[in-house]
Parts: sequence; structure tokens; C-alpha cells
Amino acid sequence: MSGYQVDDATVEEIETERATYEPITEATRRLADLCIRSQVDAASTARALEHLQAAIDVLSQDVAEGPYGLRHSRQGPTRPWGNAVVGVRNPVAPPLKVVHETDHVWSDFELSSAYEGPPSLVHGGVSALILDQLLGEAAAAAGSPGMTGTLTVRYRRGTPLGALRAEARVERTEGYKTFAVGQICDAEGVCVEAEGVFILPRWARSEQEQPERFE
Ligand SMILES: CCCCCCCC/C=C\CCCCCCCC(=O)SCCNC(=O)CCNC(=O)[C@H](O)C(C)(C)COP(=O)(O)OP(=O)(O)OC[C@H]1O[C@@H](n2cnc3c(N)ncnc32)[C@H](O)[C@@H]1OP(=O)(O)O
Repeated sequence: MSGYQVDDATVEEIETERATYEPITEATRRLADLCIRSQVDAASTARALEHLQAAIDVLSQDVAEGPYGLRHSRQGPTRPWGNAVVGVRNPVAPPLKVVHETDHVWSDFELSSAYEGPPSLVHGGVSALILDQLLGEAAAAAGSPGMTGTLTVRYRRGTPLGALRAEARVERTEGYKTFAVGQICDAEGVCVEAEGVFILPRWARSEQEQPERFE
């Protein structure tokens, strides 16, 4: 599958890339929230739009072809930086910082008004998105990476926007299939639960000798 790239980016080069693009990504996230909640008048939005157009003109001067992909450095950390959940260069991503423990993964994160579904609550598709990523990372962290085959989500009660925690762990592995479970909680307890099957695709099975590539 295209999109996996192995390179020799050094830790320093990776940090430079992060420092170059992370601030503009964070500003764009803030912008998304302001598009929803700003109450300035039409003249002010017109002025803001002019500034935005100028920024778009600058950024358009040099654009890579295609999406970012998953870039794995032989010398530094792996960069899933276009990823919709954890991508540090993706303003659509909250982004989650996922902590890998021995037997589970977890993340404390905040969801802004840009993730609203029912009034004041997180969109169900966003909860599924986050759990897909967490369960997938739990599978990869356990040394059995895979594509989502099936994801089952149970919405126990409305998930409030704001501060949340997501956790996931592997339940069992059967050959190329890894069964993972996880949940999203607020301060009151569990809001959403998920279970999923993550399958190492046929095309990737020859790569299984180097599973660290996918972690
Ligand atoms: C190079 C490694 C690849 C892994 C990459 C992971 C990177 C990890 C890195 C960092 C963690 C990041 C975390 C990311 C999280 C997000 C993940 C996503 O959102 S993934 C996007 C959504 N999912 C798809 O687009 C899948 C599309 N479907 C497929 O590609 C195939 O259908 C696939 C891989 C699911 C299965 O196809 P087959 O041909 O490769 O496998 P067959 O040999 O047919 O099946 C193997 C076993 O799995 C069962 N199976 C097949 N499909 C199933 C399904 N949908 N649900 C449950 N079981 C299924 C079969 O019955 C079979 O079981 P029996 O061995 O006979 O017991």
C-alpha cells in the first residue's frame, strides 16, 4: 500500500518540521472554533477573510502531491502527522496524544465545538473515529497491527464536549486478527464503548517480521 514511507529524517529535522507546521495547524483549529462561535459583524468577517486568503496564497506556493502518509524514520519517531485523530499537522485532528502503557493505551483530550453532533454533545461519528484510532493503536502497540475489519460502538449516554479520556487494550489475538476493546469517559464515567477486529491484510503479511514499522 502506498503511503508508508521509510526515511532517514533525523530527530532534529523532525523537530524542525514540527516547529514549522504545528503553530499554523493549531491556529487553524482555533479558527474552526471561531467560525462557529464568533459574533463579529460582516465587515469584520470580510477583513478576516482577506487575511485568510493571503495565508492561503503563501501556503499554496509549495504543496506536496497527495496525503502525508505514515512516515517512519530509521533515526527518529514515526510521523502519522496527517492522521485525522492524532495528526500534528492536521487541523481536523483534535489532536490526541496517545500514551502507550505495557497493556493498554490512553489519551486525555479536549473536544471543541467543532466536534458537535447533538447540541452540546460529541458527534457519534467523532466518538467512533477516536475509538477506531485508539483500538488500532492498542493492536499496533501489542505488536499485531491491522486495518479495522469491524468496529462496534455502543453509545451508553451523551458524550459532553470538553475534557474526555479514551482508553483501549487488546483482548485477544487469533492469527492475523486482533480483538481490541475501549471506551471514552467523562468525569462521570463511561459514555461510549467499542470493540473491534483489526486484521493484518494479506498484502502486509510478508512484512510481519518487522512489526515495529507499524507501531
Ligand atoms: C501494513 C500493516 C497494515 C496495518 C496498518 C495499520 C497501521 C498501524 C499503525 C499505527 C496504528 C494506527 C491505528 C490506525 C487506526 C485506524 C484504522 C483504520 O481506520 S483502517 C481503515 C478502515 N478499514 C479498512 O479500510 C479495511 C478495509 N478492508 C480490508 O482491507 C480487508 O477487507 C481486510 C484487511 C479487513 C481483510 O481482508 P484480507 O483479504 O486481508 O484478509 P482475509 O484473509 O480475507 O481475512 C483474514 C481473517 O479476517 C476475517 N475477516 C475479514 N474481514 C473481516 C471483517 N471485516 N470483520 C471481521 N473479520 C474479518 C476473515 O474471515 C479471516 O478470518 P479467518 O482467518 O478465516 O478466521
